[in-house]
Amino acid sequence: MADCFAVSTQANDFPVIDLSGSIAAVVAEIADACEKWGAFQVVNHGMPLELHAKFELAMKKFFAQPTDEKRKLRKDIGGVKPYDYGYEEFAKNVNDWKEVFDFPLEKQTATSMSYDLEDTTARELIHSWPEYPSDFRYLSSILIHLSIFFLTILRMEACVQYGQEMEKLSFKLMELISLSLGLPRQRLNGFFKDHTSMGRLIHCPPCPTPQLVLGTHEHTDVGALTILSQDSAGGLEAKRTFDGKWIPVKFVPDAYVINMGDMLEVWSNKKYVSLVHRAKVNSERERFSIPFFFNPAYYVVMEPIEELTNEQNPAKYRAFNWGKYYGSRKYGNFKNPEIDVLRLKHFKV
Ligand SMILES: O=C(O)CCC(=O)C(=O)O
Ligand SMILES: [Fe+2]
Repeated sequence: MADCFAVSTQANDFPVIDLSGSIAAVVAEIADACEKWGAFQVVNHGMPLELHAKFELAMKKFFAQPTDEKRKLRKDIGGVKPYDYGYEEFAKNVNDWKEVFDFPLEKQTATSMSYDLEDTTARELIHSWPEYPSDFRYLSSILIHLSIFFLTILRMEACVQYGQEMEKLSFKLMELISLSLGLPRQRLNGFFKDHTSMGRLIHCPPCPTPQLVLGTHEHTDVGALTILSQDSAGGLEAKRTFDGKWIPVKFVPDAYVINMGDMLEVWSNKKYVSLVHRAKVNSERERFSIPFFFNPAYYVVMEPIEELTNEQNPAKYRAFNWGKYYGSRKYGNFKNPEIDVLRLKHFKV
């Protein structure tokens, strides 16, 4: 907890990368940012800004409802309904000053939910959508496609459509990261065939004692990479690898913060290290944040990419299964404090 009071340095060189630049320049900037920070912000990323704005509005309407309404969608951590509305986070024995709504991607149906390494079964996960606001599920913008012979009206689910765009951006980033590691562009794509990604909506109400709590406690993200949108209230902080100082990640309009998760640390054999980060709250205004976690398929065996290891640089992690790693997070929680949540340190060579 003492860390909550650490004063962040004002010097701020957290990288902002313009994805519309030449591939060679972007790849070089990503390599530099990943090695120094394990993170960067992106602008001109191709995500439709109008869709993002509508999605944000639907999120705000959802959180503005009375708590009793939101509680109807209560998640069941450690059960088969791990998504939806809640306060607590997986695998953290501390409370954050926030409420969240988690949603999977539409096509995701099953994942390995057990922390038991012997149990190889996958489970079907249950998830519910709120009835209000109606455009939370269905975007109010109706795309009308008119051809000579027919008229098609498409109503896309807001979270689903947002998820689809996030998926596209995730693959684009994963390819750039692959190139930045000196690998073929699509070298990492196969790990995401049936990916277990999810989106999270975060609301931190104004806090009377912001010096005593955090919106999100210090952690690294478990998956491959995270695409996060924070609002102008800011609050996100990154721990700079080389000196351990907390640096505020400045709000940049229309930008996303990209950070490496534990799985990229493994694949890159620690050339890139997953970003330690946290988020502060403030007494005057509420803050919103939307992370999207791009995760491998539950059956993926995680280990350093062969081409990135050699005699001088042997594998720093031994092989483990992503589904189990992820499952242990979902089960190791307030309800099951005795469960030893799997962490990267358990697989260090
Ligand atoms: O509150 C935030 O903006 C950070 C959220 C985050 O890091 C997470 O949910 O993994
Ligand atoms: Fe995070």
